[in-house]
Amino acid sequence: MSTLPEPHSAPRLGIVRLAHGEGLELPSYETAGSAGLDLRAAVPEDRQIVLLPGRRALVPTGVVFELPAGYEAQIRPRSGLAFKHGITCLNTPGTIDSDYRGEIKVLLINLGDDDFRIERGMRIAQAVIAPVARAIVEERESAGDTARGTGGFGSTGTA
Ligand SMILES: O=c1ccn([C@H]2C[C@H](O)[C@@H](COP(=O)(O)OP(=O)(O)OP(=O)(O)O)O2)c(=O)[nH]1
Ligand SMILES: [Mg+2]
Repeated sequence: MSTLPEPHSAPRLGIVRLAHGEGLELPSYETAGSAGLDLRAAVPEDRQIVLLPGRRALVPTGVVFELPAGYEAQIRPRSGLAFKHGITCLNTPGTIDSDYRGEIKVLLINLGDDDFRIERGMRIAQAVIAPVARAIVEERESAGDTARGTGGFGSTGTA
C-alpha cells in the first residue's frame, strides 16, 4: 500500500518544459511509492555527453520547477548508475531552492573506470521534494550544556 499523501494534501510541483526538453517525458515517479522523480538528460541527440573517468559535467534536464513555498527539491544520484558505472552527483544532495527559476541541472561525475555516454532521455538522477524549516537565527553568548558536549567524529565508538 502506498504511503504517499492523498493528492489533495500533496504539495503541487509546477514544471515548465524548456524548448530543448520537447519530446522528453517530464520528471516522473517510476513506481507508486517512489520517493524521487526521475530526471531525464536533455542533451541534444547529436551532441551526447561522454563523461571520461574522473570528469564531471553539468547535465541539462530541460525543465524549470516552480516549487511551493516551504519546499525544496533534493537532487540525488540513482543507485543503479552508481553501482554499475560509478556515476554519481558531485554535490549530492543538490539543493533546488523554491525561488529558483532556472533550468534544473544535474552535476554528474564519473567515478568509474570507463567512459560513460549520457544519451538524450536517459534517467540520470532523481528529485526528492521535501519540506524545509527556515530557522530564525539568534546570536547567543554560549550554547547549552549536553551529555555529548563537544564530542563528535567517532566519540561514541563503533560497536
Ligand atoms: O544540483 C543542483 C544544485 C543547484 N541547482 C540550482 C538550483 C539552486 O536553487 C541553485 C543554487 O544552488 P546552490 O545554492 O546549491 O548553489 P550556490 O553555489 O550556493 O549558488 P547560488 O549562489 O546561486 O545560491 O542552483 C541545480 O540546478 N542543480
Ligand atoms: Mg546557494
